[in-house]
Amino acid sequence: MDARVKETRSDPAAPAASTDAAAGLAPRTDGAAERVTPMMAQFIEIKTANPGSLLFYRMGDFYELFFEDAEIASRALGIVLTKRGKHLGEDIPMCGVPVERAEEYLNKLIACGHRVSVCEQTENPAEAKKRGPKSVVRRDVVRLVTPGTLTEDALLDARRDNALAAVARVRGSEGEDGYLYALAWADISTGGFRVAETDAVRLAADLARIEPAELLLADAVYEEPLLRPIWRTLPAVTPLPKESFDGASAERRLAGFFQVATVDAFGSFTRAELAAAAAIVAYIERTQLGARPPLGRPQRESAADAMVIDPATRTNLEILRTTTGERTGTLCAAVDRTVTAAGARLLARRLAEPLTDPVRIAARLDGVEHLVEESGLRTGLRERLAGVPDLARALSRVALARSGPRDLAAIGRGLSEGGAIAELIGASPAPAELANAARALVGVDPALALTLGAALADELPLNRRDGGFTRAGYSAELDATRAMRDESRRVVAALERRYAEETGVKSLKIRHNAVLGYFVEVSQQNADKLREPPFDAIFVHRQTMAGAMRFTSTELAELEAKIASAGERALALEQGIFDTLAAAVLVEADAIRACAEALAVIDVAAGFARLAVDEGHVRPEVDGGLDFSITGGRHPVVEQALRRDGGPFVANDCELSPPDNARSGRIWLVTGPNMAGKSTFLRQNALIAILAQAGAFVPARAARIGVVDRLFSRVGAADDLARGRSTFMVEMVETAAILNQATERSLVILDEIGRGTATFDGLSIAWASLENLHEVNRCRGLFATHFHELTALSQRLTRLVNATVKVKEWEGDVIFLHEVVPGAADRSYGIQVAKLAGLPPAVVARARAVLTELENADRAAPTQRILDDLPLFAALNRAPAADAAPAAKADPAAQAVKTALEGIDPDEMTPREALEALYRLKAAARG
Ligand SMILES: Nc1ncnc2c1ncn2[C@@H]1O[C@H](COP(=O)(O)OP(=O)(O)OP(=O)(O)O)[C@@H](O)[C@H]1O
Repeated sequence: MDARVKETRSDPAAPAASTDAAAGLAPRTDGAAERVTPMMAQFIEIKTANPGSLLFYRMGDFYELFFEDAEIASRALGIVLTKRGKHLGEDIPMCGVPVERAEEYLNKLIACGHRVSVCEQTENPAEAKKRGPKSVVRRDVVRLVTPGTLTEDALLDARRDNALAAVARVRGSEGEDGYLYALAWADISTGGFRVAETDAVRLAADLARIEPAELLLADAVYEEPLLRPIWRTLPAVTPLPKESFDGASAERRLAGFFQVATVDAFGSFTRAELAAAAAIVAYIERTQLGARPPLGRPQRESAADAMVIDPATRTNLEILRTTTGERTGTLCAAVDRTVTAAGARLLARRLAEPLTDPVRIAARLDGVEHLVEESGLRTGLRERLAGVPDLARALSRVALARSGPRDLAAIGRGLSEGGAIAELIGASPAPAELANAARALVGVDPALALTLGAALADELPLNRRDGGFTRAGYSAELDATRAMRDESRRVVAALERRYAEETGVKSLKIRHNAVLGYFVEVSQQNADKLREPPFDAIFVHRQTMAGAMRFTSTELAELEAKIASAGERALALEQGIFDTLAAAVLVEADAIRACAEALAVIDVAAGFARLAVDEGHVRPEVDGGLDFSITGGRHPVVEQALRRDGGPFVANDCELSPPDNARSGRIWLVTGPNMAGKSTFLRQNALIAILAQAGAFVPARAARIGVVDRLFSRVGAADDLARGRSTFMVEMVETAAILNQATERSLVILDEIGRGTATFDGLSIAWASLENLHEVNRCRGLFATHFHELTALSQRLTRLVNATVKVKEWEGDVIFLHEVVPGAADRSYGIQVAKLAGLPPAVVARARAVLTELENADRAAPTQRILDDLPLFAALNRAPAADAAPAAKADPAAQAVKTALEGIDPDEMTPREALEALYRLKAAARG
């Protein structure tokens, strides 16, 4: 497979997985080939067939790595690099990891962005010997481990999804301009599989929402210069040859994977969506070597279903991760009261993609409200849920033949707990969200949980190969075989006693090791006795040790054979039992997955309810209007942090609803001193919108929100040196994105835009941006600034409202009240804050003197002049406002567009015709 992992985010010095380790190793056909040992020849053959990954080559109890793989792995894992033999006259570098600790090492390698081919012995040495004394044990790659295809708990974060995503791009058909894009993403550890259309503009936002552990794309898309900056933000990107995204075979591939005749039954997909989904299943087949995870059928998502939150906004609002990449201090951490890993994953997903449909939002809120009111039910559910294992991930391992007895037990326990939870919910009438979940919990054949409970012992080994996991009494045949094995062990003990008595050697012991099997051991002093008549007829000397001598006897050998065969037989019976149980689980795979999802839904609802009770959150009203009215809102993260420090959080109102007779919402211009709480206020309102649309209660006394379609949040930016942009450049790129994309339905939070450049440049940009938001975007917004000159704009912009954060001055110091009130701040109190921060007194005094001088040179004058002289925002001419200036008459292109528009009746068009008309209009506009 021509796949490369691009290590982009973590350590840039970390090597990409070895792509060419096999290059210099290809078996040579000249005389040198004879010098290659048979084992090395096998290694080279397997390595050549699996390029682009490190090869874990199984040798007994170790996975060995050779050549460049060994060098890469020893560096990444901090393990010793040694040598083993020679290849074409050169030492072969080698390092190894013990099999029982392989997961730990795999974890490290995957985290560094490597891929690993796991090559196992597929026969035992005895079988190999049968083929000839020099035969090498057969080996084969059984799995390709990549960041997006993990299933082991040790390799996964229990509380995060692990998505494998693919971006497909297809050329638009005739009449369509340019390319069409689609995304597909699946989590093979839980079975979720979704597809959605996207485009080059929203791709970054979609990927930021999905946060794929690994992204697949075609080589050509990978090389696309405009998109490359997006790939650089992802932990692992795997470019594939374009055939992997071949549209023609996509349907066939999907139908084959899901074992259906046609994919029509899954719903209608675009060509790009099919290509992306097919690339995912093809990659899963390649990496899992044919094993099939319990993937659900692809669910189509519409772009309009979720609030669009671009990557910068996500970072800025610290939804799932803080700006420094941690979980502590995020919105997610502050509102997470879930008690199961699957619940935590669903919570993160819901916060990452808040809904836009008021009906679906209300359904989630109904569930939370029910559990807020029914405290007994809430507590009961949470107690039960706490004991529920991770059903989805256990199921996935069973399907991939990677499971152990504990996975089967987890499924059994999860199902029976699920039944109990369904009963709790069903005891009283419940809203649809919970009632549906309860139904899914009882959708699995109850016999399965009973069988698993009856078959599996209480104490379970990790590995099925160890045996000993079957409960006594489950299989009569197994019980009989085990009894025989255990009886024989008692016979050994009896034989030891008898030999000791007969020989008179009291210290005689019967022991066991892997080389000799069972043997009689006596000290050197007693050894002669056993070598003389009559005992020499019974005991056969096998080994002389430092202080002891070892013997066998016919009787012991016979006993040993009996024990071994009973043991082997018991083990074989248990393997059969395991396979039968696993097969029974897989018959119910779809129902088990639905059950796992239902448990997560209940956990999230109960967690939100608990949060609402603990933190005093209220149910928000979410509808299709344009209101945004928060009474007594709080910042969920800052409030909790302040409480830990013993301080109260000051609640604040925010009213961005359209004023009387206006069709668009308001923008608040928030001024106030440094440290007063402007940023906190701005962010808390964005977070309240996210929580409300995710289906949670919100930290406020009351909240009414007309659904937000896009959320933008920007802070006067930080440097993005990795991408070679200055602070100011980042700020402007992000501001441009907002001004180009925000709609009436959007919520825009701008914090100190324009601070990254000279005062007047910054002020001018902030001024013009604010006018644009008000007149063109007409969105709801919060705009915090230290440019007090901007407050004058409220005289002209009817929906712009000045607000300020109150402070009190006391003996030259400033006291922060954190209260947001109508009006404008007159000063920034920057010097007082600097003093609080410990700037040397001389510097503070000098700053005061300079400030006085500056304030004497009046800065207000130019503002008034601009207001008086500058015509109201020029963009008005383009704005959809009722009083917009007529389009320039002389422009022939405009005329052509106008004519074309007149010929269009939107009510009569299909979406496809509308899109085509749009392209025609674009072409007409270009003249
Ligand atoms: N509503 C509030 N109630 C109590 N404390 C608050 C409140 N809002 C903010 N604070 C406290 O004030 C600190 C400063 O808040 P914030 O960063 O929002 O100020 P700011 O006005 O944006 O400052 P700057 O202009 O310097 O960026 C916060 O860390 C928090 O501890």
